[in-house]
Amino acid sequence: MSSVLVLDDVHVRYGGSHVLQGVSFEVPATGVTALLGRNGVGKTTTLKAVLGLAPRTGSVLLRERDIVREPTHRIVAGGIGYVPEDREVFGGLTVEENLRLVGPAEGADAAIVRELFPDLVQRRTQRAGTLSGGQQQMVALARVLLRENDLLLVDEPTKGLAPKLVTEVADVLARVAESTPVLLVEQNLPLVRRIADTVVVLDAGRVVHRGDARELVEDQALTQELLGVSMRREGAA
Ligand SMILES: Nc1ncnc2c1ncn2[C@@H]1O[C@H](COP(=O)(O)OP(=O)(O)OP(=O)(O)O)[C@@H](O)[C@H]1O
Repeated sequence: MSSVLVLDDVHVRYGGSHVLQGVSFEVPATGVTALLGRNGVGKTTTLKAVLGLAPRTGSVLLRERDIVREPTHRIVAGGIGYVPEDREVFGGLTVEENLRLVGPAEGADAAIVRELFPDLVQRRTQRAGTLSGGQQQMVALARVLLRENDLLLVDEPTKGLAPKLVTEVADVLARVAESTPVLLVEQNLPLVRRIADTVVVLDAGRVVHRGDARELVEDQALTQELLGVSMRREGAA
């Protein structure tokens, strides 16, 4: 299977702290790849290393082009969309204004927004700061989808959301992944089981497991060993 992204021996150091210690994995050109691991193992740092937001060495190939020396703006313009963990919507701007910052011509009228986010179209004049966490997550996702992307990096999109909204965000991601591969940092194992095809597990700055998402999530002993959690304790998505 072809890969959209290939990391080879990627290291990140912050001062004396060696956060990524030779991370190597591939993201298939289709579907959702979930990046898993306990808190603080380097998942967000891995996304930032891909984007040039963390000081990295090694090789990062996007569609076979090495981007490790490119600045972030060029990497993003070159086809990587990023939805950071804290969503970063502009609370003082309306939904429409948030969207038009990226897609000035269309905003909430874009076909992709009307198709995947009808609720946002209804709320286009509402200030983003008054939306729920789940709705803000939808704005952050919609905004990144207003551009053509070869790959999306999405960091813990369901963190802090009520179960119903977790399901809604998962459904949107599954729809998005039908056309654009997604590298997803996610702690919710039932959700990973539902929408991810491939998993990569980090521990202490290294990849400790790669494989099929369902196989991992359904193996209680392995999820316990690698993540310190298993499906039963997490509940259903
Ligand atoms: N800018 C920074 N300067 C120094 N250390 C950092 C910086 N960013 C992250 N770290 C450290 O790197 C390690 C990995 O952090 P990272 O956020 O990548 O982990 P994570 O796996 O995404 O965790 P979480 O699930 O808690 O978000 C942590 O020990 C963190 O404190």
